[in-house]
Amino acid sequence: MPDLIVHGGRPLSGRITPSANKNAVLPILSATLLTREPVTLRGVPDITDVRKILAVFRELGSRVEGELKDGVLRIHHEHTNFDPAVNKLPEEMRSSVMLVPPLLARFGSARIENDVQGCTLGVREIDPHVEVFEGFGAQVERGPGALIVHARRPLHAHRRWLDYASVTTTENFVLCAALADGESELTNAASEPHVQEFCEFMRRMGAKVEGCGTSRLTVTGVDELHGVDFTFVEDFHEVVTFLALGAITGGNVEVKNSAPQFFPLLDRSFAKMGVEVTHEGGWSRAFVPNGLKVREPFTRNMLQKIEAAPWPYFPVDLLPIFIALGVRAEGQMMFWNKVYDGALGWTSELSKFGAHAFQSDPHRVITFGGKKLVPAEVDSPYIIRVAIALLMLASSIEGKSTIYNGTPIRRAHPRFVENLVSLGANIEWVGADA
Ligand SMILES: CC(=O)N[C@H]1[C@@H](OP(=O)(O)OP(=O)(O)OC[C@H]2O[C@@H](n3ccc(=O)[nH]c3=O)[C@H](O)[C@@H]2O)O[C@H](CO)[C@@H](O)[C@@H]1O
Ligand SMILES: C=C(OP(=O)(O)O)C(=O)O
Repeated sequence: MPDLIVHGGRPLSGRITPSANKNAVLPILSATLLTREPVTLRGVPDITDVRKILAVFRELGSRVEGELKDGVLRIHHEHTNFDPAVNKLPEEMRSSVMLVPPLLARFGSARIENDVQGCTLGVREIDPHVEVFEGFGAQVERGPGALIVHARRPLHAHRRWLDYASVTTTENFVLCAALADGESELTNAASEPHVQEFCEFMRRMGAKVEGCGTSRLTVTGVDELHGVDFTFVEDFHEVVTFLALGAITGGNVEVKNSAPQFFPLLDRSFAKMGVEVTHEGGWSRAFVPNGLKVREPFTRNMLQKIEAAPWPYFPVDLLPIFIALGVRAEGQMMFWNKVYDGALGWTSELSKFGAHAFQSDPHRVITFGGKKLVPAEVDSPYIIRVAIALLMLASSIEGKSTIYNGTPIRRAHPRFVENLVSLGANIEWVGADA
């Protein structure tokens, strides 16, 4: 696996136009399978998860025209065919499970591969998905290497109250309901910006979806969906990541951002560590006027904290980025991952930089920041934003650091290293497939 070599200590400054949000692009790519008409997508990122889905489309006989380097794809699932005994779906990516509803709608069968875990964040459940498919009338059974799903068409409308506001389960519910026979309703639906972007795409294809962005979705099934020309918006994860990279290196990065309405809690979370963020004229900027410093709470016997949970809480995928800032900011800060039970083990790696981070239980880490840090050789787990957090720290420390196994970054961020180099970073991929 390729590694990243970083010669850190340079302030990163300049302007960046972020790419689209992987977690919007992948359900939308799955949704294209629901129509036989051509779909044009603009701003598609050249990331490994997208390449895997496009490879499956081609294998199934769909036409994919255009180059990922230009970001414009024309996808036509007219002569598409699927046989669960022959065709495998992508592995090592969570979104693979969102190919199930359109395959059921088109062919009456689908697969859930054994490894659809994605980032290694702890247990990532499949049962909520299976229960949704069963609710719409599907049968699910274990086969060799995969769960096999069958259903009569059309799917039956379904009402469900989720245990938990799960992102991909919500998207799967909408994908099933769009062509089902009647009105379906989902309570405790997820409402992340990428879920809203996905719902908007479904509406543009002709799906009747109400309640986007709230915890209750109503979907009235239609007979067919049609083609659409759709442009992705900027990924809020990428906006935050580049702002944080500017802040941690003492630079000044401006990031294009046409959706600042999603940022109030993110801005306050930055402010807890001395980073001021502004949004003006479609651009976001981060300043560190008095150095990175944790703001002390007024409450006694309490630590300043960031609590990650389903939207509209602080987004769990961004926690590692803020842990990196916490390591740099003078003072103590608690980071609370309320979603995953195995997403914080990597923080022990931080001690190689000379940092002090204490994992108090599977869900909480406390950083004792502001210590003198040294360059280091660190291992990244298979977690996209952790590879980035390690890279952020390496970029902020003078000298040569190595991040082994940095490839998870390529699952979500196209041209990431090129973007950093354009901001003044000295960083390169090395090793096999660099
Ligand atoms: C492709 C994609 O969009 N991936 C995102 C999606 O993953 P994904 O949709 O897989 O995440 P979910 O929201 O389903 O699940 C997150 C966690 O909640 C737990 N859970 C889930 C359902 C349930 O009924 N009960 C329960 O306890 C799971 O065990 C899991 O640990 O949302 C996550 C949470 O924002 C993000 O980290 C991922 O980047
Ligand atoms: C955890 C992530 O993705 P996935 O669910 O695809 O592993 C992520 O995007 O940070």
